[in-house]
Amino acid sequence: MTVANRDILLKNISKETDFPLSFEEWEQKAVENMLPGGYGYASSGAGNEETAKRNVEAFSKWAIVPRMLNDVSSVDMSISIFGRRYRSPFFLAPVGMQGLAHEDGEKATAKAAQSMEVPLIVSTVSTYSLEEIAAAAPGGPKWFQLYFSGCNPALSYSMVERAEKAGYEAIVITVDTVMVGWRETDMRNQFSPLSQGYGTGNYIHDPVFMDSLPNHDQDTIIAGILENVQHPTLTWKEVAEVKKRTRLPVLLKGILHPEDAEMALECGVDGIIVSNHGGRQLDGVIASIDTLPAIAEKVKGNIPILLDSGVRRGIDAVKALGLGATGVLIGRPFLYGLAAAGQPGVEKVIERFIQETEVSLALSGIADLTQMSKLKMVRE
Ligand SMILES: Cc1cc2nc3c(=O)[nH]c(=O)nc-3n(C[C@H](O)[C@H](O)[C@H](O)COP(=O)(O)O)c2cc1C
Ligand SMILES: CCCCCCC(=O)C(=O)O
Repeated sequence: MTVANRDILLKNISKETDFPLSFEEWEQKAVENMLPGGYGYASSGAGNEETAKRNVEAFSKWAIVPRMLNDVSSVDMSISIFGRRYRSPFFLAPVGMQGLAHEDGEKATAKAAQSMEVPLIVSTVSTYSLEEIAAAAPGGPKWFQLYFSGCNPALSYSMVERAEKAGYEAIVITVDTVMVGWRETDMRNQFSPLSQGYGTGNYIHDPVFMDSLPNHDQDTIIAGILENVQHPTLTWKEVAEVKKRTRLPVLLKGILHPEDAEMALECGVDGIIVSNHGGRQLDGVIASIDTLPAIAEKVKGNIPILLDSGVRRGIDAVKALGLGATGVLIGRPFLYGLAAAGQPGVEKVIERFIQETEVSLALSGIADLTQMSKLKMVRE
């Protein structure tokens, strides 16, 4: 859509009775379509859910001071990152075990990401193997998210190698999950995403991971996954080692402190993702959007900064871009689209984000993303 084609957009929207508009409406569809334990796992935050709530509230506390009298008849919201140009600043966040939301899981998400030309970040703990996901959408841009295994580093290095071979274009190391957060909703529901699944009785089927286990009874698989995801001894040493072993750009996901951003630069990483894991890890931490300005000040444009946690609509993305992000990731919004309607649901969620962002940029007086610094951003 171009901004000038708004009437066509509105006509189409009025015909789409089946597709929700707002995050809350998509979430309602997910409630209807997911098992209660699976929905609880996806929607909840850690602890008292302070951070999960703060993520959303913080966006509403930031206000844009827009610019006028700039020609915005055509808005170019493309970004360039690691030598590749993308049509929009949106990425699909790594979300594990998407079989919880839809039988086709990451394969459906990958197809949607490909058709919408949005990069997909595939989780280590995906329902389908990284090769199966790549094969489902061979032309779509894909990055691989790594949970670095403390007990089996060779498994992690082999995943990086496999990702490279399968056509993934960057490695994202998640650094905020040295152990899984304190998740009371799952405890209350007695729910583990690791122990239920479609058909085979488990949500994760990576063949190399499965081969690394001594046997395939349920307890061994669950213990194996947890040992490989949680890594309390993870340090900059492992990050440097991954950097050495791959020719792909390496990003760190879960950076919140400006000094960690500075250390990431010193370590030679190629990008950072400012994230508190959607409030699922350490409760009580700062909202990503609130720490972004200080991080952007340290990074000084040397490497791309992406942001996630609490992005619920296009205007949130505009605020993140206005505060120094190169791009934004969405997590739960696309997962709910997947739960609501599979591949078309994810496509529609992405389309809504792109369209609202385009309109919001135009109304802010921004014709392309190089102009973002013209905006003034104010925190209530
Ligand atoms: C169900 C679920 C599973 C997730 N799995 C992963 C994962 O495997 N790896 C990871 O780095 N982050 C994971 N995340 C965190 C997301 O990548 C992202 O940081 C978060 O969802 C962003 O917040 P939002 O949901 O408010 O958009 C997961 C999030 C959810 C909701
Ligand atoms: C209970 C295992 C959790 C695996 C990690 C997936 C994840 O990152 C999440 O937020 O959940």
